[in-house]
Amino acid sequence: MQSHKETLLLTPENMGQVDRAAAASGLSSYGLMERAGQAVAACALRRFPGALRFVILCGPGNNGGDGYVVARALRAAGTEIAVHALGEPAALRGDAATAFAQFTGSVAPLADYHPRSGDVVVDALFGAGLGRNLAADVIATIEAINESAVPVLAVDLPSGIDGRTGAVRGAAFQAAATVTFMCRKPGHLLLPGRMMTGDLEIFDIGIPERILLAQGGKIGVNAPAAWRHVLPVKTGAGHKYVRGHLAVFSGPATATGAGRLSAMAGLRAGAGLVTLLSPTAALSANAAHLTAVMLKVVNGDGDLSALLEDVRLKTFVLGPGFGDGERARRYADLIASGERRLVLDADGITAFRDDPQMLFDLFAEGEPRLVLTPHDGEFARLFPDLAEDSTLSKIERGQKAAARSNGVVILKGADTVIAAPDGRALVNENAPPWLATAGSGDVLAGLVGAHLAQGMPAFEAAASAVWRHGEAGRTAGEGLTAETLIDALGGVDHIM
Ligand SMILES: NC(=O)C1=CN([C@@H]2O[C@H](COP(=O)(O)OP(=O)(O)OC[C@H]3O[C@@H](n4cnc5c(N)ncnc54)[C@H](OP(=O)(O)O)[C@@H]3O)[C@@H](O)[C@H]2O)[C@@H](O)CC1
Ligand SMILES: Nc1ncnc2c1ncn2[C@@H]1O[C@H](COP(=O)(O)OP(=O)(O)O)[C@@H](O)[C@H]1O
Ligand SMILES: [K+]
Repeated sequence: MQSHKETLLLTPENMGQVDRAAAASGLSSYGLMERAGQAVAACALRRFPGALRFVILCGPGNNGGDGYVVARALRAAGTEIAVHALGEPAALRGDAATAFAQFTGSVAPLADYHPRSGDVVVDALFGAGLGRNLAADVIATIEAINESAVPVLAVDLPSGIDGRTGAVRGAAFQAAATVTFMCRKPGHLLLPGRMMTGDLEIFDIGIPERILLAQGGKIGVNAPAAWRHVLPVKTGAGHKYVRGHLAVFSGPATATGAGRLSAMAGLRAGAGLVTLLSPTAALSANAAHLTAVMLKVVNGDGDLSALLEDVRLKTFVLGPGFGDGERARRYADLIASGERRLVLDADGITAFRDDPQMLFDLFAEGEPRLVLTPHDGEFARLFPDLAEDSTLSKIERGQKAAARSNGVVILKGADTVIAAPDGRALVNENAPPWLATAGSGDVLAGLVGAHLAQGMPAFEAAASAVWRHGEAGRTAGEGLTAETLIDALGGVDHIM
């Protein structure tokens, strides 16, 4: 995965390692805190020129230390300030103690702060070090401020958001804006953290990129830089078989729409040929709606086995509208033993709910050839233990599921995570809320299939499909349908 600090995500644990590596390389850790605090103060002045008073809430660790630097800088800028601390400032240690000593102003207890009109709160209670749920008195303060009209500028993360998971630890500030340092953290992208962060500013406090990359690199933001290098090259000499042949299974006569959406999306997304594999009973319904997508009758294992003799047919989408779990399991088995690649979606995923291991065994060997596209409900059918484990972040759930299945997992939602068996994971951020509409998931399955059919490795095929799906959703605009989403696919290619 190609990473740089714009798309890198560092967990609080990684950030701690970065801290230590920066100190070991001779960087002054107090210097980093000073620059962090100065950046937040500058942001406060720029964003809230009309503030009557800045109220800096300082916690017991280095996030609080940043807060004392902010307070000193805002006072030096001539603004009115008030500082309220959680715990005894005398108990501060290390750089935070230094920042407090340099501040030299008066500090009141956190509980004494009552929001008043004209205030802007600078939240420096907790950042990367929040390790457990907040106490009741802190929760009460946060809730009172959230309920007031006082805007909050958060330092690093809105206090209460777990930087590793994005979870709310009891309560969290609803920030108008957040200033973080060097690169983003999972909690800024994963829900609900993303909703609490407000506008995010990333400030470079001077930690060399090589140190950041050395501690991170496996997880990032889903952006073209992560997969652009393996996008299929479009050449004038391209033959349609060079662009791959994608096969999509149709559902029964009563449920043909979903498979057709996948097939049409696959063609629009650049597969050279797309064939819809339809039972005889659904043939006329499918034929009535298709032109460029080809149709072939597949009524059972015999038909599929015969089809698999065509070595050019390497990629399949199974699941949208499929219905029949027993048949889905047999088809997946035939595709797996034929060394083909499979996008397993919707009913195809549900087909393995009673024996997920059967699916994982089919694709256990070699490079990942399986792409799973579950939403949360489908995920829980294949990975019930991971779904229930509330200590895991969505990224970690995806990573563990990918490792267990030797497949690429697209765990869908507003914060879709794409994960590979080797631990790489990307968090998607470009999906507009109106993408959650009937048939949108079918379109995504077809997109992934098209990218696989064109020869992209499974992880990059999946990640680029999710990104393209999001961009097309934005292009199609509010009120999109699965059909307008497909039409919009072509319009986003030039920016990939
Ligand atoms: N990384 C970098 O390069 C740079 C990082 N910088 C800044 O450092 C911040 C990270 O600092 P940090 O590690 O000291 O953590 P922080 O968020 O202040 O909290 C730790 C304190 O909170 C306490 N505590 C935890 N949970 C609690 C709870 N529920 N309720 C009550 N207490 C709780 C915990 O206590 P303990 O668990 O030890 O008992 C400890 O005292 C980071 O976010 C950024 O702002 C910048 O200066 C620039 C350079
Ligand atoms: N709140 C949201 N914001 C943005 N995208 C979303 C949201 N909720 C769902 N999505 C996306 O919409 C698609 C819905 O897929 P799925 O749940 O399979 O729906 P369907 O069954 O209608 O095809 C997925 O790509 C998912 O990531
Ligand atoms: K904070």
